[in-house]
Formats: sequence, structure tokens, C-alpha cells
Amino acid sequence: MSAIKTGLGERLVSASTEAAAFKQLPIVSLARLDGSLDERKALAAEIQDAATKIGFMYISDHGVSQDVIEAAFDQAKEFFALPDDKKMRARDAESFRGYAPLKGENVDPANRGDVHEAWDMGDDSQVMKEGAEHGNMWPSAEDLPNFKPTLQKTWDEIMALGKRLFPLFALALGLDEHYFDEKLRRPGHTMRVLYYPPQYGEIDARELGIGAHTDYECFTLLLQHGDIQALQVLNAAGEWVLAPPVPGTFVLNIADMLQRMSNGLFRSTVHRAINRSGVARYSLPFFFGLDYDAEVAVLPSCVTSERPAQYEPIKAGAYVEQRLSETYIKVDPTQEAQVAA
Ligand SMILES: O=C(O)CCC(=O)C(=O)O
Ligand SMILES: [Fe+2]
Repeated sequence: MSAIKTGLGERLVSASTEAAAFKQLPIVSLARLDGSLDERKALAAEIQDAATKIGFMYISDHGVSQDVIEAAFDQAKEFFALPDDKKMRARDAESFRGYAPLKGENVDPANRGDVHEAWDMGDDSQVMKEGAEHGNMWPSAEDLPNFKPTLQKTWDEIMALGKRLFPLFALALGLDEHYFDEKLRRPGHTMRVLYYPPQYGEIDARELGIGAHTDYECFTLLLQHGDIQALQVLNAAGEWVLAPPVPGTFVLNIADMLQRMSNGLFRSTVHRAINRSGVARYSLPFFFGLDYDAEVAVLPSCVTSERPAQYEPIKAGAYVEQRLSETYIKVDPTQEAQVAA
């Protein structure tokens, strides 16, 4: 067993890095999301079961249109195929928006940079309010006229889905459905598109598509394009379990802030991605957080005399900022290479 350092302490990993025998993550249908309170509570119980035992699940019947999803991936492919100089113009490393080049990030401090490219967006007006000079870093409309409207539409639809999930998490945590409302006035969030080039042969364990990590916010909704297996989830035995794409679903995983609030009952599970498929792989995660000035404290409903509070209260924004600044490599690796040459 070796240890992985995460924002919430160390996790053990089996010495074998081979994926363990396939174990299916549960599929939870959201069809009852607009049902009666009893139906919503039954759905929340399913979410609670998956959140406490695994921290990962697939969600189906989510209401986001497949056409919108396909269009987003079409645009992602076109964006990542642009020449490097055009992609680099859509970059603002200071505000964590826009393009991040290959190995421009490193989620696992033991590694040498993640083998993916990314493009990140948030809510334009919110990004600027946070002090950035400009909003999202769109590629030029001359190069990609449909990128902005398509990605904006995708953001709108997934944001709407995420907003419908917070009341469900509140129920799953034994709280009033509206508990999170006042912590969601201008919530922290990021939507990303990711491109993972294929990796061949023997892979250096320090150079993975995305290294072992937990997500920072409350929960993540992830779309995986096509039928390419890359995502792996660490189970309680320290084995990597495959999480292949399931058509018509998002992967939903619990992230650090919900683990903290739930006093560790909900699991922010370690995961990573390695693209050995031989072809390009694209994914689209959307991270949902709370207002950055909201306090993230252990919920009284999750504390007992046998299980006292395990986490100190923190401000949501300070926690996420700290984790992001540890992840993003501020020195641009392409410029570094030029200097070294
Ligand atoms: O691309 C994937 O499958 C996983 C991405 C991920 O874990 C992340 O961006 O936090
Ligand atoms: Fe992640």
C-alpha cells in the first residue's frame, strides 16, 4: 500500500496500479426529482446510500438534452485542434479561466503534470466581480463561431440541473430541502472541457491523464464522451475500479466540501483518469460549490457523541482557492520549454 495526499488527508492505495475486477457504480434515476415529497425523499435515500458507501454514482433521466451534449463535445474537439498560439490566447491562469495547456496542471503533488489540456469557464459577470479583468476566455469567434453559444447553452443546462440537486442533497443529509438556498446566491463553480491524448506503452505513474485527487467543491457532474474508458475510482480496499461511460448518464461524485459538512459520512472519493484507448478522449466536468463567503462547517445532524466533528469550519472560497492554486502550474510549460531550448 502507498499513500495519496488529498486535501482531506492521506488515502491508501494498493501497490497494484491495475484496475480491479470491474465493479459497477450504481445508476440513480432522477425521474422522481419533480415528484411528491415522499418520492423526493426516496430518491434522496438512494443518493445518500451511494454517497456514504461509494461517493460516486451515475445519474440518468437528468433532463440535459443529448443534442446539447454532443454539440459541446463537437466544439471541444474543434477547440483543442486549434494551433497552440490560438489556444494560448484564450488563457488567464490568474483567474483559473480559459485554456490550460498539456501539463499545465498537476492535481497530485507527487506527479509531474497532468497529461490533458483543459478549457474552463464560469459565469461571466461573476468571474469579473471576483476581481478578474475580463470574464470567460473564449477562443476567437472568427476561428470558432459556434463555440461560445454552444458552451454557454451547455453551461446553462448543467447549471440548472445542479441547482435542482442541492435540495436533494439537503434531504439526503437530513436537512430541510431549502437548507442550501442562502449559501447559493453566487456559488463558486467551474465547467471544464478536457482533452486527454492517448498514452501508449508503459506509463510513468507520475504522468497520468489526471492524477489521483478528490474534487474540491460540493459535488461534480461529469460527462464522458463516446465509449472510452479512462476514469478510475479508488475503492475502500485501495483498488482502482473502472467507471466507463454509460450512455445517457452523468457521473455524479461527492467532493470535499460535502465530505466536510457531512463529517465524513459522504465520501469525497479519490479518482484519476488514464487514456489508454489509442484515440483522443474528451470529458466535461462541472464542479458545484457554495458562495465563497459561506462557512463550511460540520452539520449538527452529522455529529454524535461517538462521532464528534472531524473538521474545523472553513470559508468555502478560501478552501477552493487554496486547492486550485496548488493545482495550477503558473509557469507556462511551453514557455519554459522555449527558455530551456
Ligand atoms: O475526465 C475525467 O474523467 C475526470 C476529470 C476529473 O476528475 C476532474 O476534472 O476533476
Ligand atoms: Fe476530479
